[in-house]
Amino acid sequence: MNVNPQQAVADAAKAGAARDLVRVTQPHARNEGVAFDASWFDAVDINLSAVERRTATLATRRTVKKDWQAAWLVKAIEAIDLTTLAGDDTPGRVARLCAKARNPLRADLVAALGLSGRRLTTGAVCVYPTMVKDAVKALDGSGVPVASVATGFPAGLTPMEQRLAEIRYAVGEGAHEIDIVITRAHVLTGNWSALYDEIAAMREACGEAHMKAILATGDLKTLTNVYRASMVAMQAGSDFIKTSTGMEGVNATLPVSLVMVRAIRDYLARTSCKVGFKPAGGIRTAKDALSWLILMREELGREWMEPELFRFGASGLLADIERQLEHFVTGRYSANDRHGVA
Ligand SMILES: O=C[C@H](O)COP(=O)(O)O
Repeated sequence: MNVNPQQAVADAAKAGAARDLVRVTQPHARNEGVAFDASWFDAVDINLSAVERRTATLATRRTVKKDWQAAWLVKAIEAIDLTTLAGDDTPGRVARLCAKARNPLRADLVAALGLSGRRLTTGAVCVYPTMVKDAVKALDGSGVPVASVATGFPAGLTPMEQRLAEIRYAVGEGAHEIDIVITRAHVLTGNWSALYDEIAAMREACGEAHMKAILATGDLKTLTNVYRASMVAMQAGSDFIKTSTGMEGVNATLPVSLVMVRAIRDYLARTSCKVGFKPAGGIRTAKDALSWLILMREELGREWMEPELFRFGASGLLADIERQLEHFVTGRYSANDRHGVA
């Protein structure tokens, strides 16, 4: 059977796929945190093989068919924190990244997907603190927030006063979101109250800027540690919990993500507070993006597919999504270098 891809998109929209393009998130309160309480996680012991079994079947339990895939990939674009965190970042590179964040898909693809006139941007741009001002300027009027890493990213091994000062600097430069890193040693030595105090102090330094806590899960040794660190980060007031810096030996994985979203679910049950999730590091393909979106939909529900509660931290994902959408529209793949910056 010959399928006209553009017609398929239009048909899918009529058939209801467009529902997946409609934002459903209601504005929700920030996570104010709660008092430290180790009893929320002390008894938790994560069964690695059960987690691996669950994540191995994720993509087979729910398949996202062609027309819907396009809609879901558009959702994925809206969730990307388009990132550059390199030692050779320049204002020019940041400006190019911001231009891509404003218009993440080529105009012909936007038109073919029936999305002309609809606001389509990435979730945010994520940069180092000294690049925040350039990003804020380049994104002026776009509504795309600027996220800054801080607190001695990626290792977090600088004195606490400097880490807090770095947050205040980035906020002062105009950052709307701050991605902090935790002291892994607090987790590895089981010093949960020290971890809580550190994150709570960072949350205070963020002021109105939303805070994402990077747990650097690849450094934390066990999934039980990942669960416990997630719960402490939420108790201390993190608005998002995030897997990785992108610099650890192992970055975002589905098993780690499952444990973190279950912690978010447990925190929600105890506090009625919705905390966001950001897998980051090594997420490069449209297929990966779909797997994570399925995880969010299955474990936390539709609202956690929106940028208010879900982001991908990724420097290279957008290029593959654009390529797959081009294939969807034209039936052909383009060379990767046609999708430059992202
Ligand atoms: O927070 C974002 C990560 O650093 C991005 O990692 P990536 O370059 O592997 O996509």
